Amino acid sequence: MSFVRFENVGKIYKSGDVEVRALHGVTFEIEKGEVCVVVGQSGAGKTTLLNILGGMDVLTEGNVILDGRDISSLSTKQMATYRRLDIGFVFQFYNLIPNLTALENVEIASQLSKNPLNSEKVIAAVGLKDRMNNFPAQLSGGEQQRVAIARALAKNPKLLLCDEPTGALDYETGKSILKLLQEACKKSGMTVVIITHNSALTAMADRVVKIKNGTVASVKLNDNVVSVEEIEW
Ligand SMILES: Nc1ncnc2c1ncn2[C@@H]1O[C@H](COP(=O)(O)OP(=O)(O)OP(=O)(O)O)[C@@H](O)[C@H]1O
Repeated sequence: MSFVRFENVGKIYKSGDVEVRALHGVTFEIEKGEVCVVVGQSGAGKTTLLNILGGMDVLTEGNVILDGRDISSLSTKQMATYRRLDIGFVFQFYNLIPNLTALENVEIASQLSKNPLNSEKVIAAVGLKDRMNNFPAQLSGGEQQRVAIARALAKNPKLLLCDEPTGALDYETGKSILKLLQEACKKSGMTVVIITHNSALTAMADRVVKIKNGTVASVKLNDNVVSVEEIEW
């Protein structure tokens, strides 16, 4: 069975009398150790999909299975544990704690985990050995995103979820962040899901899920995965 499975997933947001159907009939799979890029235009439903997979939102129809466990049937409390132990998040805006150093930001996350990696080693692995005692405000955007990635990786999660991870970065810095994610995936066997509106990024993915109007337009396996340096957009 696949590591991640979406089975006929639907999501309707209700506010008052207004209903928005953000996802419907979404079915796809991701194998362990893959980089999966979920691509689609603004409003297509990418963030909704990622939030459901990360246990930050609940679906209204269907099932989501991660590593043999049906996460769509978890209680609120089980969902909190799932977010804490199983998922690493990387967002567009790094969401670091401003009054903690880079290292402390990583340590605080690893303390939540049952089986964390060594924080200093992970910080070194993202290229910030010499900056680990700096506060976020003393780091560039790209460096802050590296800290955010280190924070997510140090938890040693089952799944790393990234929502437009380069959205706030310039071209070259964005590329170096994607390279880091691709390498982290290949070295550690971590399964990584990246959502983006930038279809050029599909070239770095093992699997590409295209979302259109809340539904899956296509799922493609990439038999010619390109390293990030070779991609241009
Ligand atoms: N909390 C919410 N309440 C009501 N509607 C919502 C909510 N969140 C998202 N939507 C709607 O669901 C649809 C899908 O939104 P979603 O944010 O998942 O798209 P997206 O592909 O991530 O877009 P973007 O790239 O602009 O972030 C949109 O029509 C959006 O307006």
